[in-house]
Amino acid sequence: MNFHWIKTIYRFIADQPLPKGHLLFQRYTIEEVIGMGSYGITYRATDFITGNHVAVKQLRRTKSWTEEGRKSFEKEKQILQELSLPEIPTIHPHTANEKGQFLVMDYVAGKNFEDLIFSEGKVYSEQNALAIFTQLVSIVQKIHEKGIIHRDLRIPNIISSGEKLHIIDFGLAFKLSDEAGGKAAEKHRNLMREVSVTSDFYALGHFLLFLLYSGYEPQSKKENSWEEELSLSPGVHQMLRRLLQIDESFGSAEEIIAEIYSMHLTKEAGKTM
Ligand SMILES: Nc1ncnc2c1ncn2[C@@H]1O[C@H](COP(=O)(O)OP(=O)(O)OP(=O)(O)O)[C@@H](O)[C@H]1O
Repeated sequence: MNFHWIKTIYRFIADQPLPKGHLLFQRYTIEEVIGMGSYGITYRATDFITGNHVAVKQLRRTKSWTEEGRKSFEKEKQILQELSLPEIPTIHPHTANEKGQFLVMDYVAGKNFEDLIFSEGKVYSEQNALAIFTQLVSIVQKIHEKGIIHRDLRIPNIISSGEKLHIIDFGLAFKLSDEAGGKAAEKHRNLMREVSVTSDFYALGHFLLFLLYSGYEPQSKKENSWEEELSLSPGVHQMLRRLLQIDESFGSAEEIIAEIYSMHLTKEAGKTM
């Protein structure tokens, strides 16, 4: 057996998830694994003191041996502590024991937009999409006001629980105070990403496109651009061009909300004419 195989097997054993029923910190009973990412293993567990579900993210043991792994986990913890917003899972104080490093947070019950669109076939009208999008932008505004950029605002990371939205997974998030001026390129988890609020706006543009495409039925096999495929109102079309940085980007989340508001006013004025 060569060295590569020995290493692979060793890693596989080291990164084995905690078994169902394991009692963590004498308080949280592991129920099931809900995600195995490159950095962490996420579980749904029950807090026996409150009876509520919690999400427990464990840093993979193989990652805890690297400084980069430990730092990135620590950063995610700090960011969650600093955010403290109703739309972001609250973090619990327990963080490490002999089994490894953990982030214990409130479990957000609900469905993420990837499942809603692709598994449940949910279709959003432009009006619905815009209402959800506005709610999301106002959460992002609060996050940015606290000097944090999420950098991973993808559909699986946005959870809809009833009427409310929640944002999860701050594994790639960045604190603007860590870098003077806020515009930087950071080597993080082996990716070079520009760090500025506009990277979140770009992701928000894609989020909105996913909602708007939910009702799209292709007329031909040929793929066209979103501008050709979707019939959007001029205001939404223009806003998407700015979010996707085809036209000049928005400077702040507040500006995006103002744009949506002015679109709404124009529409209302159109009705009364
Ligand atoms: N607070 C939470 N409440 C409910 N579900 C959660 C919560 N946090 C994470 N999850 C779910 O756990 C799974 C994995 O979570 P997460 O996105 O944080 O890790 P990942 O991206 O898979 O891993 P990594 O960041 O290490 O690559 C996802 O299915 C996500 O929906």
